[in-house]
Amino acid sequence: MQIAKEAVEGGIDWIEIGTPFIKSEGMDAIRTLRENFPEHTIVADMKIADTGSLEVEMAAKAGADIVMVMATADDSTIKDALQAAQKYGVRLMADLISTPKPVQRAVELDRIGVDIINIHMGIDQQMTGKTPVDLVFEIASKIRADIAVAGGLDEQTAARSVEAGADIVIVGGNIIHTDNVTEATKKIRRSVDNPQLNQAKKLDMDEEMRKLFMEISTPNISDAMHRQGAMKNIKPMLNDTKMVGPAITVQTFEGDWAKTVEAIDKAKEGNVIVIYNGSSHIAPWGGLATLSSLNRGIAGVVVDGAVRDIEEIRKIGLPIFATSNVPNAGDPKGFGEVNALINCGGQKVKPGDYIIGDENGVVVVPAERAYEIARRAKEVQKTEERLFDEIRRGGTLSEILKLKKWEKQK
Ligand SMILES: O=C([C@H](O)CO)[C@H](O)[C@H](O)COP(=O)(O)O
Repeated sequence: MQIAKEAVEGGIDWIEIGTPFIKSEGMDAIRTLRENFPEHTIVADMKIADTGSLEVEMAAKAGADIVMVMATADDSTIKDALQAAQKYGVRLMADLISTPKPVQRAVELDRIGVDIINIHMGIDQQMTGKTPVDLVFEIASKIRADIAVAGGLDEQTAARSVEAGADIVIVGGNIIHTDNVTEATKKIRRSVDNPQLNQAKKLDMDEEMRKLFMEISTPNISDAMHRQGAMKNIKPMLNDTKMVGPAITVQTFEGDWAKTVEAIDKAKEGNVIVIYNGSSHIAPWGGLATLSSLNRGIAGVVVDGAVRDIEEIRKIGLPIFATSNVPNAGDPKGFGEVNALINCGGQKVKPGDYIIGDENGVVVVPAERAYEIARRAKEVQKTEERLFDEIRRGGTLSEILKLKKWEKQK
């Protein structure tokens, strides 16, 4: 309710009641919003898959103006839902989420008489880099129904959708997961009203992922990975430190620093050198190796083992993480390997995996899931920002989370 009020102040036209909200609170979610926002169009994202007529009737009677059916539902469900929509004076919107042939299905639904086609990439799909925007232009030129678009839209993608032919722009996370909902809404509103003013350069997936990892914390990443990925007993050697980059790995043995130093020359700019050494008493890394790494543009170093020369490391300022610091140096014996699969802080690390370190510690994100995890961790961070805002306004954490209600029932 609070978020809806703030979004109305920011200039939204319609209020969509999302599927998780409807599943949690049932038709009362629609009734309550109808009562509190009598002038606003209410969209009930029922995601109807069957019993089209009954579910449209339920939502319409509770106060919805627009009811959402799955585009993948059988034609018999869609047609029945449409008849109920006409009977109860509401509009039917079909959601193309996960439709195998979205363009073809949009044309079919348009012919059946659905009022609005929603070109939608679901939240899980967005995390893998999928966006609904490219489909808008293609579908807009083929159908007469109104076109809605949804799926991770922000100022830029909302503007691009409008320019591509969208009539309705649905924005969730980039409004509701912000610490200033009114301001976030105003920004989207401005960009929908003046799409030509929002033509910022689109980052490629690698640039976007790096930017996200720089913005989020290792706790955000750990939450997004369901507590997988955090290295054990690895501590930052500097305060206020942040490290992000793909791994170059080094397997070496107690105090042998030959391969660790050779890795500096083999590393590419932006790499994080991740070392398994296995001794907490003899250091395979110190001040000279740190300066040499800084000069090569290396993003940081993680050692499952000891490091030394902490004062020099502090002066140089390169992020270094290790299990301990000691005075003893090892010797360059030459055992081990660069770019092997290693175990560091109890986590498997292969070359190219993303390594993120900050004052909380270090996490490893498998290369093949790095983009997805960066996106999911950003969502974790946004949700926390909203919670911080609600606590600042005076709520307690357990009240805001409705902790009692959501404890596991026996
Ligand atoms: O429909 C939605 C989702 O399936 C949950 O019901 C969202 O409202 C829609 O995706 C918009 O939210 P964002 O993708 O976070 O912008």
